[in-house]
Amino acid sequence: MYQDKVALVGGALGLVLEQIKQAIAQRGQCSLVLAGGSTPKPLYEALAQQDLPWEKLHIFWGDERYVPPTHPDSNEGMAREAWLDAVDFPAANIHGMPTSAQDPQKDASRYEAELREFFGVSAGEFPVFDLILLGMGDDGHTASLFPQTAALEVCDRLITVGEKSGQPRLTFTIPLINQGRCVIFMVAGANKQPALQQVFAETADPVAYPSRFIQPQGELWWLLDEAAGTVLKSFNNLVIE
Ligand SMILES: O=C1O[C@H](COP(=O)(O)O)[C@@H](O)[C@H](O)[C@H]1O
Repeated sequence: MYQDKVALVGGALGLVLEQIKQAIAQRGQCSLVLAGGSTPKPLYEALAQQDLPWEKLHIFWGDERYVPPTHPDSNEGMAREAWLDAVDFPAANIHGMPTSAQDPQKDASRYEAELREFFGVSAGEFPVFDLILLGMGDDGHTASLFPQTAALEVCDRLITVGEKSGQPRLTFTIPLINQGRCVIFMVAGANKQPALQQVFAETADPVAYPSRFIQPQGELWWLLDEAAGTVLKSFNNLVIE
C-alpha cells in the first residue's frame, strides 16, 4: 500500500516498466491495455518521460466512452494527451476502440475483429495480453463492466457494449481480461473504501461489485493508496505490503 497517490504512481511505473521490458525480452513486443478515468493519467505522463522502444509497444484500451478521441471524456484522448502524442509513438501501434459507426454493437464487433487479427486468434479463442491496466470506480465497476448490467454475462466475445446511466460504452469482457498475463489495478481515494471492502470480502455478490470477477490466469496486482486501502488492514486473509 502506498502512502499517497504520488507514491502509488511511482510504484505503478516501476511495475509497468518491469512488465514491458519482460514482454519485449521474451516475445519481442508488448501488448499493453490502458485504463481510463482520472487515476492513471499521471502514470501515462511519467511513461512519456521514459526512453522505451515505442515501436515494440502496442497500445489498446480496456474500455471507452462512446465518443470520438477528440472528446474530453475519451479514454483514448486522455492517454494521447498525457503520453502517446507527447512522444514519437508509431500511429500504427495505437489501437483505439472505434466509436464512429453510430452503432456501439457494430464498433464492438470491429474492435473484436481488430484484436483477432492482431493476435491471430479465431472465433472461440481468447488472446493473451501482456499487461492490462484497470481502475475501479466507487461502485466497484472496472473497465466498463458496471454493476447489475448485461455486459457482466458476456462470455462468448472479446468486446461488448457496457452501459452507464443509459450511455453506451465499449468494454473488454470478463473472460478476455482474465486471460491477461498480468493485470494491475490502480485505486486511489477514500471514496473507493466501501467498494474495496466488498471486493475483498470473503463473500459478496460479484454482480454488485464487478471487480470481484477479475481473477486472471496470470499475475494480479492491486496497487492502492492509504486513503483507499486503509479499510483492508483489518482483513486477516490479505497480505498487505
Ligand atoms: O469510467 C471509468 O472509471 C474507471 C475508474 O476511474 P477513476 O477515475 O476512478 O480512476 C476506469 O478504470 C475506467 O476505465 C473508466 O472508463
